[in-house]
Amino acid sequence: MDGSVLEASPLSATRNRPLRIIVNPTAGQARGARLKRSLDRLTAAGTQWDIVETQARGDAEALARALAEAGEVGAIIAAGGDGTINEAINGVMAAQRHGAPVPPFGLLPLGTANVLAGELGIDTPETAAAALLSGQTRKIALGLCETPDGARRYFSMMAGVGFDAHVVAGIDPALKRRFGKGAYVWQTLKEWLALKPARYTLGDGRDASSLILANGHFYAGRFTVAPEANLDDPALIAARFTKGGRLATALYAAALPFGLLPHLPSVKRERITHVSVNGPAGEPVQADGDTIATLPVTFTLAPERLTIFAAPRARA
Ligand SMILES: Nc1ncnc2c1ncn2[C@@H]1O[C@H](COP(=O)(O)OP(=O)(O)OP(=O)(O)O)[C@@H](O)[C@H]1O
Repeated sequence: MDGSVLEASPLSATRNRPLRIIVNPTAGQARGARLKRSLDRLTAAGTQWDIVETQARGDAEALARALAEAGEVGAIIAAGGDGTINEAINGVMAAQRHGAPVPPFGLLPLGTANVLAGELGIDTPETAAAALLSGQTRKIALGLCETPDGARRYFSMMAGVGFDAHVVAGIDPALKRRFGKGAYVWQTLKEWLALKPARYTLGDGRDASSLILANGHFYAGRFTVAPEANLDDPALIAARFTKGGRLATALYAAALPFGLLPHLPSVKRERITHVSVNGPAGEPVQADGDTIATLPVTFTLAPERLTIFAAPRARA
């Protein structure tokens, strides 16, 4: 297990090969200005880059996979929110799984929550560009969500079943673009008012009113559900919410901003590498802030790691 490794610079490999930046032109707010701030840094450092824009959902994955398989670029960079970054990671990992010697992956955060960027310490345009220029990479663990029909989605930060998956499934993209994080607050309130308590069964027979699988420790911005979760750790932290209903859900929502959620007695956390989850058919599953599947699913620690540009100060 290579722990928290920061590796020697692969950026030398990019000197003659450009960074290919996959941009979601609809992500987040103030995306143009944020992207320009990063690109200006790269240009000033003499780094070659070029941009390809997504046209629709799913494009980032297809583009990242094609780039990784073609092997002509020095690095694949996703510029967008966590959804676009998740798609690009899935594209890169699909290529890696099929044997392609994929270049390192990087990100420029342009989204609403930018949870992975926060976890990597690169949530400003300048720190994100500095991470690319530093050339240091880290091999991070990933979670994997699989369905009985063989579909598989990797996730870098978190996945969820239950209340948070409903919030993600219900959110209006136009509202998110206009009001940013406020759209999540609004959707949480709507889901809470419409709450129909459900129970989800885990493979070992235990159940939960909601379940969150954390790979990194940040959740929904800079909140925390599993403080011990760590991208270097070859495990996921499963947070099982044992109580349901409006009262318990209100308590969970109120505890989150104060950092108290992980410490509530009805929130049970454990380190796992595998868990299957069943529940009412058609129930949504979210990963990295987008709906990726419906129940039943199995979550595992992915056998592969992702090589990703990391902040120099992550050498802790
Ligand atoms: N050109 C596009 N047009 C419409 N949707 C797109 C496009 N490119 C990507 N998407 C989709 O938009 C969704 C949201 O994008 P993204 O995650 O990048 O930004 P965000 O939602 O503002 O940020 P965050 O996920 O951090 O909250 C993703 O599911 C992605 O697949």
